Amino acid sequence: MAKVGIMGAGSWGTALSLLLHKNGHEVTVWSINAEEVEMLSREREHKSKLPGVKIPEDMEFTTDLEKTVTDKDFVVLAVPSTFTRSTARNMCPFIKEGQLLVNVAKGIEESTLMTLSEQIEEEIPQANVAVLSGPSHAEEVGRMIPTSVVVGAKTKETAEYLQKMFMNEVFRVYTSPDILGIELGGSLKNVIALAAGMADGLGYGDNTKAALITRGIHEIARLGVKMGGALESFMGLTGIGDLIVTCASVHSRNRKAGYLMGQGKTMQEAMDEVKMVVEGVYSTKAAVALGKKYGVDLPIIEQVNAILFEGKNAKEAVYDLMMRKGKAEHNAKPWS
Ligand SMILES: NC(=O)C1=CN([C@@H]2O[C@H](COP(=O)(O)OP(=O)(O)OC[C@H]3O[C@@H](n4cnc5c(N)ncnc54)[C@H](OP(=O)(O)O)[C@@H]3O)[C@@H](O)[C@H]2O)C=CC1
Ligand SMILES: O=C(CO)COP(=O)(O)O
Repeated sequence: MAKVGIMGAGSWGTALSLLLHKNGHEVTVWSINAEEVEMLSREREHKSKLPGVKIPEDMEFTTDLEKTVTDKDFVVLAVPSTFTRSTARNMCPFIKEGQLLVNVAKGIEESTLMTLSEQIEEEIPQANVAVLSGPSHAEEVGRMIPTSVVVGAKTKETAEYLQKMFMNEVFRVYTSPDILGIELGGSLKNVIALAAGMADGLGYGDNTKAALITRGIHEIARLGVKMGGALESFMGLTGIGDLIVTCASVHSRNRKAGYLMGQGKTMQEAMDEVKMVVEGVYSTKAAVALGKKYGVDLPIIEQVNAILFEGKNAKEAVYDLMMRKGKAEHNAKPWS
């Protein structure tokens, strides 16, 4: 049995707490929101985010950050990406040398273009930072629906330790040394999922969605490999796997926000209606900047950026994508 601290009592933090509790670990969950802590402690259900899923009585919820991270075998960071840096900064004084932290949020910092693990390492240099990612909607993990993810860590030993901690008959965990590839796949797929949602909102069909997913993973992999990620990560659970689930699932916040924008809502109206974090909105500008920095063409991501931040009409963006100059699908095989 391990002692685990979970930072964040949103959908994902709560679902992972339930999973780790099911595995026999002692779980303490922190939220910045005292009302949320009080509600979860009293009602033993996250009615707005994981309705119908019972929370065990011995799972502790608290606003006490020090208590949540002190003397823990590992600490899970499950706050939205825009709060990862500030949360890590607040945690730093209580984190001992070599403390294992597992980031499960998905995003890239707009101002620095840093991944979340890089930000955590900058704020808590003494920590040993790992990541967990893959196609894993909280609504399904909370209901113990079979799910597969990947843990990325600096050493095989750490990755296999975390694999053992999280894995059970409904949660299969693979290991990988490719932390960068895992994090890029997880954050960039949210931008493509916004586009897939917009296509749905415009009333387009399965053909459009399949094209966005397929050409979307090309974009993600082109950039990710140039940055140093492994192609296999983009072709695996943390790349194409997560992209498929986010573009297709009724649970996806990014797809839903995109859908609402495709139907004519503004970005802010869509985010307000979704109510939970829409990470793709924050990662889009960073993705465009990374494309420029690494000299990689990102046509779908650039169109999403134009819709979100330049007032471009979604239908016009699809037209512009369709009418780009004709090209070869790939250059893997030369003409004979
Ligand atoms: N939901 C999912 O299925 C999955 C989510 N993820 C990732 O996990 C991360 C968290 O997502 P999710 O749990 O869905 O998000 P939610 O929107 O469900 O929850 C976000 C939580 O963060 C809290 N919060 C608000 N402000 C701050 C702050 N300043 N500091 C710390 N916490 C704050 C919110 O509190 P309040 O209620 O007061 O606003 C809320 O509890 C995201 O990066 C997401 O991409 C990854 C895989 C699956
Ligand atoms: O990353 C996720 C599933 O793996 C969650 O995606 P959304 O944030 O779009 O719901």
